[in-house]
Amino acid sequence: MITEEQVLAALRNVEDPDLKKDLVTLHMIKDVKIEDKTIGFTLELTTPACPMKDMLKNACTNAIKHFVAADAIININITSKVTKPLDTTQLKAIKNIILVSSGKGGVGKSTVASNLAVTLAADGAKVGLIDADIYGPSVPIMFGLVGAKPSARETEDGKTLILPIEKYGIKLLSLGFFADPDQPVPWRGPMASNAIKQLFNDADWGELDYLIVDLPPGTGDIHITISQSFPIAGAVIVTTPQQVALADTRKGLAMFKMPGINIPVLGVIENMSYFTPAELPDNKYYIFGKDGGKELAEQYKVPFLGEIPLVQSITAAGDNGQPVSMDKENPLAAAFGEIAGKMAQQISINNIQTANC
Ligand SMILES: Nc1ncnc2c1ncn2[C@@H]1O[C@H](COP(=O)(O)OP(=O)(O)OP(=O)(O)O)[C@@H](O)[C@H]1O
Repeated sequence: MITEEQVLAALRNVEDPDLKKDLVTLHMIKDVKIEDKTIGFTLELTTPACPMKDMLKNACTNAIKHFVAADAIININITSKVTKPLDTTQLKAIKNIILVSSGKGGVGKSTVASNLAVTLAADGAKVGLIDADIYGPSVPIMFGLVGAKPSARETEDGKTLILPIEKYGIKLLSLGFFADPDQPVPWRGPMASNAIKQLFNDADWGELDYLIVDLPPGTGDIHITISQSFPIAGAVIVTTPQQVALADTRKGLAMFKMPGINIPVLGVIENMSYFTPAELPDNKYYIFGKDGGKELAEQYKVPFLGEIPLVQSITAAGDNGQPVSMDKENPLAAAFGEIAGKMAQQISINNIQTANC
């Protein structure tokens, strides 16, 4: 007769390679049910985007077969409960705020932010996206929402809350929803900072696992306002491989590490890394240089999250209001899937490490 204790003892041999503890100690094993030789339990991961799902599932199966019964029938149900940083006095229902930044304009920051949001939502996470790009909010275009205006609702205590617009399962707010699309002057100074704070504080986000923030390019007031006003899980930095972009990316990285800001850098994403012509799908042409983003990440001892090729379908999809990863057949969906997984994994590692301090 197999007992729950035997199953848990076997699973104590399975370690989460990132969190460096066994699954039982990490409280990731739930609802163990045993009926004769059939063993069922739930494996609760720290993110639905976990890249190690299959690996952990296999390791659990092997451990039970090895330590408990070689002929056991094992049914593992995988769920997730997204972790959050400890400091969440404000915005309690938002678990992780992720900043997407770039040292330079035009490197594909908004494209990356939108596709990460779509990918995490497709994995089953509750996702919000704030477009805080004061110079040219592009989320309305990328989600087919040009001219859209969010509505508002009154709370019981008389406060007015903005209702984010929901598209493709993501809750969205953009500075672009509050300005004339042809407005020639970008949002300025304190007005911009106040407007951004309102997008966080005065909106009805409900519960979110991840709130992705598309920052303006460079380093400026908005970065400081957001970093100092809200608990941030981490920042990702988007760069292209050219030396000019990498030089600005260094400044962006250095800003997040400054003592007054001190935000964990979740990693570097290199966009437009290489070009692959449609007629030669196996050829990669590194037209702007190779491995610049990877080397930069190594130099600053932050993770390298991945490369995204230069592909025309990205622009076409973005301009048509459907981020490219919505099309699961497009190879870019896999590229963004891998990057989103690594990013979510990094957040889980940071959150668990702080919880253990
Ligand atoms: N990998 C890619 N392949 C092809 N085109 C791309 C790629 N990434 C982004 N683009 C295109 O480059 C343009 C700029 O991208 P995007 O708006 O995402 O950049 P950004 O860094 O957010 O710019 P900004 O500084 O204006 O905020 C868009 O037309 C987008 O479709």
